[in-house]
Amino acid sequence: MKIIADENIPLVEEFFAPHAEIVRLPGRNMTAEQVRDADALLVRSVTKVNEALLAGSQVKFVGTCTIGMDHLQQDYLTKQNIAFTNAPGCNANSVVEYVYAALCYMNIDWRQRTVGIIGCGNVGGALYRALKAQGVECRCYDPFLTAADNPDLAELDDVLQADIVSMHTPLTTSGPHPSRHLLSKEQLQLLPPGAVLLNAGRGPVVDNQALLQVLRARDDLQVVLDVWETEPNFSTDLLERVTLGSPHIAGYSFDGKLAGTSMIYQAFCRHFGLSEQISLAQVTPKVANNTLSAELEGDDWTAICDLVAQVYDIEDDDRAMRKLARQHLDHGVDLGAGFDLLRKHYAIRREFHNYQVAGKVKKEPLAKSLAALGFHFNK
Ligand SMILES: NC(=O)c1ccc[n+]([C@@H]2O[C@H](COP(=O)([O-])OP(=O)(O)OC[C@H]3O[C@@H](n4cnc5c(N)ncnc54)[C@H](O)[C@@H]3O)[C@@H](O)[C@H]2O)c1
Ligand SMILES: O=C(O)[C@H](O)[C@H](O)COP(=O)(O)O
Repeated sequence: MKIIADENIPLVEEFFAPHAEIVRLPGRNMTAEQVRDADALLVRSVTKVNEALLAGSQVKFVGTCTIGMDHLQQDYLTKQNIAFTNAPGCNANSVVEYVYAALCYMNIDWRQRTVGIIGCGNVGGALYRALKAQGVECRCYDPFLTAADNPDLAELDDVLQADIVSMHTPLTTSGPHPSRHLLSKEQLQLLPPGAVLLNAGRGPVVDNQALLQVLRARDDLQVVLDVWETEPNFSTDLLERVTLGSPHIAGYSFDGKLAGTSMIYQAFCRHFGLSEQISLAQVTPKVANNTLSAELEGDDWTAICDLVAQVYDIEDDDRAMRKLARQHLDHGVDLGAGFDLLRKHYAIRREFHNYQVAGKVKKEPLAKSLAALGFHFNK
């Protein structure tokens, strides 16, 4: 059996080599010629898996080691009887941790604010539950859910009135509620003074031209963008006006990436009737020096954000984006290629649940927040 796999999927050899010959390729430029004689295709979000890529090939299984599936031409795959699967929820924790890191960076204590969540599935739902566990008032917009799924559902316009709005929908262009440009100029203008908007879903869900216009006209908003409408290219003007910008890495925890590979491996084994030879636990390295210390007796907020910053310093990601934008503007460096390189060489980031907080946490509100964020600690 032959597998073609994106070169940026970790541990493909460890998982799949017992079952198949593996050829690694850059995902963004995969061609029909390269995949023609493959039985299975393992991709990330940068490969458009469509008729142009697959017509005439013998591919029978497509696995994307990502949550998002907007890069798969699903109707074509179904028509051709090509099995396909994603890795639902694999990096949901990572995205939630990105949101916390961004709020800490902006000095925003989410426990004192209302939070609007747009798209309440694996990622938005995890954020919602963690915030509710800390007593935060949430409003959620998700037209595919009912009050039985989520008692805090509200209309989009009401959700946009929250102090913090976090976007977690897939990118869709058809169906009853397409999400492309869900936030256009009209909706963006509804954000109240001092609001914070985060998009770590897909770039085109927020109309980036409209956002730029709104940010040119208003200086009372803080925006965090991990995803951009024209990736791998992005508007340097927009980057200049957002508070934090990053190269689509919210889901790039090492744990999330490994979980993605492992979930696709399991689906691959099921599809081809193979028995699994290796498990996620076997290949997940322990974090060396995983004890974190913070001033636990003082202000809760400082303690939480100290711990978050020790694990994930989001400012590094923002700095790298701004450096790339400067190199582009001053020296003509290719933005798209630079964006892809930042992602390819992303540092290893582990999720909060790998860390133990030193000392005893005696204060109840702090304990609640640390538990909600996933840290281990002694009471
Ligand atoms: N930035 C990143 O690194 C990163 C990482 C992971 C996922 N993502 C993106 O986030 C998206 C969401 O991930 P997930 O795991 O929560 O997916 P999910 O499928 O579990 O949940 C998505 C939710 O969005 C809702 N939804 C769909 N269309 C909507 C609309 N028009 N308005 C409001 N809600 C809508 C769905 O009903 C569902 O509940 C993914 O599809 C992916 O594109 C980005
Ligand atoms: O959909 C997802 O899972 C995320 O957006 C994922 O982190 C994308 O990463 P990529 O496939 O582009 O490397």
